[in-house]
Amino acid sequence: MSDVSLAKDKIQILLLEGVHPSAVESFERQGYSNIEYIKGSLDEDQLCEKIQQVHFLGIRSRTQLTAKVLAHADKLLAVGCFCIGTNQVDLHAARERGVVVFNAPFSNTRSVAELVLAEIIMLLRRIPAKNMAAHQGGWDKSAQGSYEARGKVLGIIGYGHIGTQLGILAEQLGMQVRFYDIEDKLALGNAQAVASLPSLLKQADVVTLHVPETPQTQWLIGAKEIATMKPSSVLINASRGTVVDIDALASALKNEQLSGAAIDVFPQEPSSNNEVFESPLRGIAQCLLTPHVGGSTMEAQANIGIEVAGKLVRYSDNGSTLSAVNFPEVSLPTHATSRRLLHIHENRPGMLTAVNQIMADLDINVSGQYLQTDEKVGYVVIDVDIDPEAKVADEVVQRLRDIPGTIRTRVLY
Ligand SMILES: NC(=O)c1ccc[n+]([C@@H]2O[C@H](COP(=O)([O-])OP(=O)(O)OC[C@H]3O[C@@H](n4cnc5c(N)ncnc54)[C@H](O)[C@@H]3O)[C@@H](O)[C@H]2O)c1
Ligand SMILES: O=C(O)[C@H](O)COP(=O)(O)O
Repeated sequence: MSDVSLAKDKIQILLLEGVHPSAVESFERQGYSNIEYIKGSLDEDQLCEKIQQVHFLGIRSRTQLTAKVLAHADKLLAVGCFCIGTNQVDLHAARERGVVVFNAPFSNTRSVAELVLAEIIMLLRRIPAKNMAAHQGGWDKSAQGSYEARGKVLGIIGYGHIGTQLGILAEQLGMQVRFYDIEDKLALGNAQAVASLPSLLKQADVVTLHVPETPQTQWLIGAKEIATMKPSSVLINASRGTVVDIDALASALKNEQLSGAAIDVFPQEPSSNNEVFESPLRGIAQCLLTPHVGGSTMEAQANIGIEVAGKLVRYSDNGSTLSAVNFPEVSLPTHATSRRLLHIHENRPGMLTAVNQIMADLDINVSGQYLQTDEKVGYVVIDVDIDPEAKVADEVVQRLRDIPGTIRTRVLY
């Protein structure tokens, strides 16, 4: 794998899926000018071709960064997911190639919580069905099946950044908040943890999903789980499309086993706004369908642009991997009076000794050293006392590169 120590204008950045222009502005403010901006996503073949020249890649939830794509990414140093989810990236394959992956873990969480809050009220009042009827010339003025949110039980599955915020907002409406999470979580406000998923499903008037896509959350809600929910209850999914069995949900809604649903994410989503959206949920009156826009507000997108571009710039300029999702996290001071060497390697015994032996052999004084490892990868950062104006000797870089198990070496200028 090639080693990179380039001037900023030689560093190629590719931004896909129309990430907010605030990202471009952030890169440019920091001196990065070689930026390609594409509004849509690329398919696997296009990505395999395009990624070969790219040092930093920015994507959102649609771009699938598979092991095959990453195998073509010889120059790639880091990926920024300009969203929360990172399930679209093969994180292990990236790590093994020394590619650091960042995301924006909370910039759009308030937007999702607000949308879900609105959907709770809409569903409990049966507004989707009334809205559809009115558009077709109907006039369904009736209180039948319509309820206030006040006093109802909100069951949150996944009590993380979004689930907790939603819980706080829902309590302001007078809802009783219960949650189920696989981790022990601090209950905020008057929320109460529930010990099992079936128990939460049984007692909730509104069930809302805020879990990541993992093997454990795949098809978490299917026919069996829906059957345990109250017939008057509603289901909301703004997490990932693979969490709910859509066929089972469609049939439950048609059979009035549930009172309604609001779904923002789907097992198959159109790859662009020009593609037709297909789903068994289409046409079901009491089902609110939104095109994966839970986090799509101007505020969230602008903040995500700044946040993720900032993380990529810090990694590029300074080597910091703080808040990386697939990599040992190293937080670093600036290196104004020294040169900085980055060495990414397989985590095996003797690596640090080998690195330090090179410094001793070449009589280079080390002014700072930082090391973090995980079970697979080690990341060592070495600040060396070389005049910041001088070039690091090629011999140092070559010898670091020759250490068996080295994945990548970089010099920061
Ligand atoms: N619709 C959208 O536009 C949109 C926007 C943002 C995030 N999301 C999705 O929402 C998800 C949640 O976001 P977040 O910021 O709250 O994440 P988070 O990581 O802060 O919280 C997720 C919670 O789910 C829990 N969890 C994991 N597996 C579980 C399981 N099997 N059962 C119960 N709980 C489980 C975790 O312990 C954690 O507390 C994201 O992973 C993303 O996929 C969607
Ligand atoms: O993971 C996320 O943050 C959401 O799913 C939003 O993804 P998007 O930026 O592709 O809309």
